[in-house]
Amino acid sequence: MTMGGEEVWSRVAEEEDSRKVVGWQMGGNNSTRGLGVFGFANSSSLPATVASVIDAGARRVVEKVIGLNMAKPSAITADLPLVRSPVPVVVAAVSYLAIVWVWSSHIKRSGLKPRVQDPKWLQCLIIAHNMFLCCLSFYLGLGILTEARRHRYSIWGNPSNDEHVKMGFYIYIFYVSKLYEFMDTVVMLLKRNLRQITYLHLYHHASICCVWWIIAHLCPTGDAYFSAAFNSWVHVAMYLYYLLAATIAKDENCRRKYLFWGKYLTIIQMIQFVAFIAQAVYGLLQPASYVKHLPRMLFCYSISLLAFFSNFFITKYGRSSHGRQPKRLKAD
Ligand SMILES: CC(C)(COP(=O)(O)OP(=O)(O)OC[C@H]1O[C@@H](n2cnc3c(N)ncnc32)[C@H](O)[C@@H]1OP(=O)(O)O)[C@@H](O)C(=O)NCCC(=O)NCCSC(=O)CC(=O)O
Repeated sequence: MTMGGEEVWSRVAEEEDSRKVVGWQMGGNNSTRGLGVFGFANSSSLPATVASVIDAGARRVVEKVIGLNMAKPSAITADLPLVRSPVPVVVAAVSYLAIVWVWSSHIKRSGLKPRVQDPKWLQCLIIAHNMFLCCLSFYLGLGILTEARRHRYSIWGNPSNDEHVKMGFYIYIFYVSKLYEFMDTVVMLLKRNLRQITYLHLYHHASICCVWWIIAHLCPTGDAYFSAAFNSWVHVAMYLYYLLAATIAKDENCRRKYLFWGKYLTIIQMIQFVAFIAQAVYGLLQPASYVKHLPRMLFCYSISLLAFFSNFFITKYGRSSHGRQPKRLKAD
């Protein structure tokens, strides 16, 4: 590879110029902006080349497949870490899938069974993780609704507005929390609970951070408030459930007594996706209300999650299932 990092950036920038895309110029000193997060910008030409290919590819997908205009990033989040470029989030999602695949294959190959009793350090880690996410979700749910009220948002149909800085900040934290939620899978792997690592789980975790990168990058205010607030409140309940599950005894009686409401939690999660679908339909019928073409993506994405969750619900709680778990990775 003979081409230097800066030349590659310049070439991508020229390509972008030719397409009249000026949102993120990668030439000269700006090349460190997206990659500085990893600390390898300008250090070698290969990572820079790979990163430029990922950057250009991800932007092209967002523009051509979803139809969004990447030339207009939000001024609120433009300079915040992990937002300027899609490279960090794409690398994080792909690395996440690769690590989970290698780790779960190792568990399977070694014949390791789920832990009967978690060691103290793991119990503490799980409790701290769930308490942190429960509190963070509460903070975000409350903060987002307070901001929505302050700016007199309607339920749907609020255009993105770069003057709503605090709302943009909350949505940014919400996006970063989606990357932190990879820890859920780490918990499952440490517990060797391969039954929990389903296609639903992997699809959800690897994709949701990319979806929220798009929103944090382009339009972290306006209608984004609705799904962020709804999901935050659902996550308050979900991490309370997991916190309880991690602290009570493992026997069936105890589970039936304290975790019976897991079924209703899954129903609330499905209602959440139905609400997102309804919001997307509203956005499609009122194209000027939020960001053009974004409702189309939200519609397809929410349908896919609703389908996964319906399958999860039927498999786990269906009459004849007797507590069966949804389909897992082949590795286990
Ligand atoms: C009831 C649910 C919330 C959870 O379903 P599960 O099948 O995972 O529930 P379960 O009863 O087996 O969970 C109990 C086990 O989880 C362990 N556990 C504790 N904390 C955890 C954590 N943070 N992440 C993962 N597992 C955890 C407990 O120690 C216990 O282990 P042990 O059994 O060994 O004692 C469900 O509605 C759901 O979300 N199902 C999808 C599964 C999933 O991947 N969810 C998270 C991402 S989806 C999402 O987040 C959607 C959304 O945005 O709304």
